[in-house]
Amino acid sequence: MPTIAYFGPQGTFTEQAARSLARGEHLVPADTIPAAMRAVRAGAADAACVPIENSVEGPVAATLDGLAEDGPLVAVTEALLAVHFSVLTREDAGEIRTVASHPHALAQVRHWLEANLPGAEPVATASTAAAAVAVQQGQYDAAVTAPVAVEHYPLRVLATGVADVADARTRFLLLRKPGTLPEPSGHDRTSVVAAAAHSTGSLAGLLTELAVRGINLLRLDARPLKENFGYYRFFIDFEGHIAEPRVGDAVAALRRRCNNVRFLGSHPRADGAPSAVEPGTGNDDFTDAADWVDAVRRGERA
Ligand SMILES: O=C(O)C(=O)Cc1ccccc1
Repeated sequence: MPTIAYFGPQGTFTEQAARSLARGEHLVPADTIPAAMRAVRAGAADAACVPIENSVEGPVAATLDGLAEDGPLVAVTEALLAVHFSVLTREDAGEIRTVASHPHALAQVRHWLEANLPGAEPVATASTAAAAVAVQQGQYDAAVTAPVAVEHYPLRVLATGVADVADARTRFLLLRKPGTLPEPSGHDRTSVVAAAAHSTGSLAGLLTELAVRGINLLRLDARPLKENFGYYRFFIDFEGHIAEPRVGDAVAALRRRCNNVRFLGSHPRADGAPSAVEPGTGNDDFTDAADWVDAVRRGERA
């Protein structure tokens, strides 16, 4: 049976996202984001479900680095989850001195912790569900978790619906080895990563290739190249699907400017927002113009 490796253990937000994206596949937890990606690269899983960004803390660095390094993986679909947290303790909990969770979760409940558990020390764990396991084992006093975690770990619910930002959301990707791309839907996201040259205007040059084709930018993140201090790779998401003439033309231009561009996927956006198209930059405009140039070359038109 096909499998999806998700960033676990059981009871993470990512498991919830994987359930919403699964089409009958078997879900298998992986302890870390790199481990979920490794499972796909090694052929032990058919797909990996991982978080990519959230509306409060921004990008998930482990996912970005994992997409740029090692064998290529492409996103084939995405899920957007509203994120609010539960705070769990042991039944016999006394004073709460430590509160454990994934760093992105701690960052999203900072004000709540200051107001409700002042003096409790925040401790980072690999995931929200790993924090629940650690509380169960007596390592920490409280865990900030996904609401479903209490169904997996026998802990007491101290609070639910905890969130400093009411409408916080996290976006998750389903990654596969390169293969057949999803069909264009009219509301797609295309993602690439490129290490722009360390020279004046090189990033502006990449972005200009999108701008002159009327392609709307959705996200721009930088991550350090690690082995080269002061050098970065840029993750660029924009509207549209690589199968569209306007987007294919833009991706080819990025490749011309930067031969280390890696394609990270074209897939429907979870929010369903249609691509904006400026006058003169529609797919018909691109194909009509290319047809006209062909006819001119054949000497049939001028
Ligand atoms: O640790 C989890 O449950 C995850 O899936 C990562 C995460 C952490 C905080 C908010 C959303 C996702």
